[in-house]
Amino acid sequence: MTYSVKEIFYTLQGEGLRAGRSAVFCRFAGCNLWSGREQDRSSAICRFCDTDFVGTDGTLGGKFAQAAELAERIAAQWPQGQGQRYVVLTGGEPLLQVDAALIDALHAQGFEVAVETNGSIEAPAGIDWICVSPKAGAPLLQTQGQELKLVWPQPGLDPEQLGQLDFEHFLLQPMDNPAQADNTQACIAYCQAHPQWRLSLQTHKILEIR
Ligand SMILES: C[S@@+](CC[C@H](N)C(=O)[O-])C[C@H]1O[C@@H](n2cnc3c(N)ncnc32)[C@H](O)[C@@H]1O
Ligand SMILES: Nc1nc2[nH]cc(C(=O)O)c2c(=O)[nH]1
Ligand code: SF4
Ligand SMILES: [Mg+2]
Repeated sequence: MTYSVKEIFYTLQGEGLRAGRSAVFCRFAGCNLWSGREQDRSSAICRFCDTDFVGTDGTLGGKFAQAAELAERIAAQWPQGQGQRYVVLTGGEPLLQVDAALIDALHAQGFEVAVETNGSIEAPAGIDWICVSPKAGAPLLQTQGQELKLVWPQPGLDPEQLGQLDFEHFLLQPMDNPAQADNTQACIAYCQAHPQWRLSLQTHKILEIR
């Protein structure tokens, strides 16, 4: 398996239950719900994406022929001599590429492995923290995990129904678009009326870090 990686960077997890935790992000190129080209956005299944995942031209991006080679590049970003190694595999849609060989190689480097996925592809075994962010109009096949993080409001997706699924934590994340201020107020109101749900802010954007 050759892995196509847009970028690798060390930062703080900005979103979700583990916001604030140091992590290496590995962003895979490509997605099954949008080509990533602006001219295709209005006809894509997922139309609100905030991310450039096209190509392999970002920081430390490239093609990696072997899982061990990619895991070594990720491990090289961790501060020397420090534990609590944590990697977040994202994209694009990481589950188009993440396989057992890569998960094993990252575990061998001492990492806890998290994934950010749209849930339309079932996750391989062995991932330590699965964050599913469902997308209206796409199938939801990964219905179990640690966190379900719903970008909201999203016409066609109902938190009442998603709240029945087998996740440990349920979060609403305001959609970042021109209506973000209203979206945030709607998320706050929903969480307060339904305490099963908590608010997830994209804190890296507020902090102006990656
Ligand atoms: C760029 S996606 C990559 C991972 C995967 N494809 C997914 O959608 O979960 C990373 C996270 O950003 C969220 N996201 C993307 N665009 C967003 C936006 N405009 N506002 C808020 N969250 C957004 C996604 O829902 C997902 O939780
Ligand atoms: N700091 C930071 N946190 C994040 N959490 C999820 C991200 C993503 O794009 O998947 C992301 C990201 O791009 N940066
Ligand atoms: S599924 Fe994820 S990566 Fe793909 S277009 Fe939507 S938000 Fe972006
Ligand atoms: Mg992001």
